[in-house]
Amino acid sequence: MHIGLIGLGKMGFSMRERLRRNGIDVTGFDRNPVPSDVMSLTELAAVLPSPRVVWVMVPAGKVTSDVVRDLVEVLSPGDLVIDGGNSRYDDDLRTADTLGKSGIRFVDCGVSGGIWGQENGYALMAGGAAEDIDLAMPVFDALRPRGDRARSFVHAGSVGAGHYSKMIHNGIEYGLMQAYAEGFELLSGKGIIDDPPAVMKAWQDGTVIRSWLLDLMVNALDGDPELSRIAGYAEDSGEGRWTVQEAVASGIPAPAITAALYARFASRQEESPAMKMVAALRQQFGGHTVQLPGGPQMPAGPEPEVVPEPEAAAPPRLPPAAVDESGSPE
Ligand SMILES: O=C(O)[C@H](O)[C@@H](O)[C@H](O)[C@H](O)COP(=O)(O)O
Repeated sequence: MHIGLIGLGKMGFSMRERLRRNGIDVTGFDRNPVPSDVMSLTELAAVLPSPRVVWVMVPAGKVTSDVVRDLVEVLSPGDLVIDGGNSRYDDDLRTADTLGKSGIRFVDCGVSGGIWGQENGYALMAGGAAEDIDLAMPVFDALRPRGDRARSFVHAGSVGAGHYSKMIHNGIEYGLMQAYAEGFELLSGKGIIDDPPAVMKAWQDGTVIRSWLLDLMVNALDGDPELSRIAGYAEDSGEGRWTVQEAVASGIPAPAITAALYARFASRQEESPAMKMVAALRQQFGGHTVQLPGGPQMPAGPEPEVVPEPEAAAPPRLPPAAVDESGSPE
């Protein structure tokens, strides 16, 4: 099988390597001519056999929609485009519509595995029509880890289902990472633990919480046990936010994922305007001490102004309670 691959960045480049190693002929195109095999989309379309299969691996949003728009110009009815980037699932419906108007087929595919995928294989979550999934199956099989297909590939549903699955996968990723990270801080914050990284290392086999993320934590702590070379600042690429937005839209409680997302936002603030206000309000109502920015404690705020109690008003006169024959009020 011979396919086109658009986008030869960190992910696309290593996917091309894995595909070639597993018997798929790949012609790659990137805006950067250095890793490209051809110099234009027209050239790419010219070398691919019919029906053409083109895997798009570029950043979600405008870059993806620009590539799709350009592909409409060079592809033919019956060709298949696969979006393997991290697109939002509702963008897939628009992409399918744009391509469908020219008779071009579309599959969306969430890809997980990061920079380790080239060696370990990528887990794939695809959405689209069954015949389009079948056409691309040799590509999916070359990308995923060897072994039982059902453990690393799913045809999750119609167009959009692949990226919806990947979005929820990433929401879970946020929650898991946050839980491990908080556990590490708690282990490190108590003098009773001699070697917190050693505790995490000992959780790798046999425990209920063993996982690949835990293995990666142990890797990160090897040689930098206090993570002293990394700032406590974490970006997000969108899928965690989309997961939380979906939770709100569906009325499904997702407190762990939401808290993990907010922890990333907080990580980017050197000073928290909201917490400054909390401290100011404590000082206002309780005369509690506050801290100077980055400095020592300030004494309690000014004595609160004493507001005299208003004179108690006379209670309103009420009519006498009606009394029934038993003598009890009604
Ligand atoms: O499954 C994966 O391989 C990862 O999820 C991958 O897709 C990527 O590392 C995330 O997109 C990072 O997402 P954030 O930037 O939102 O943390």
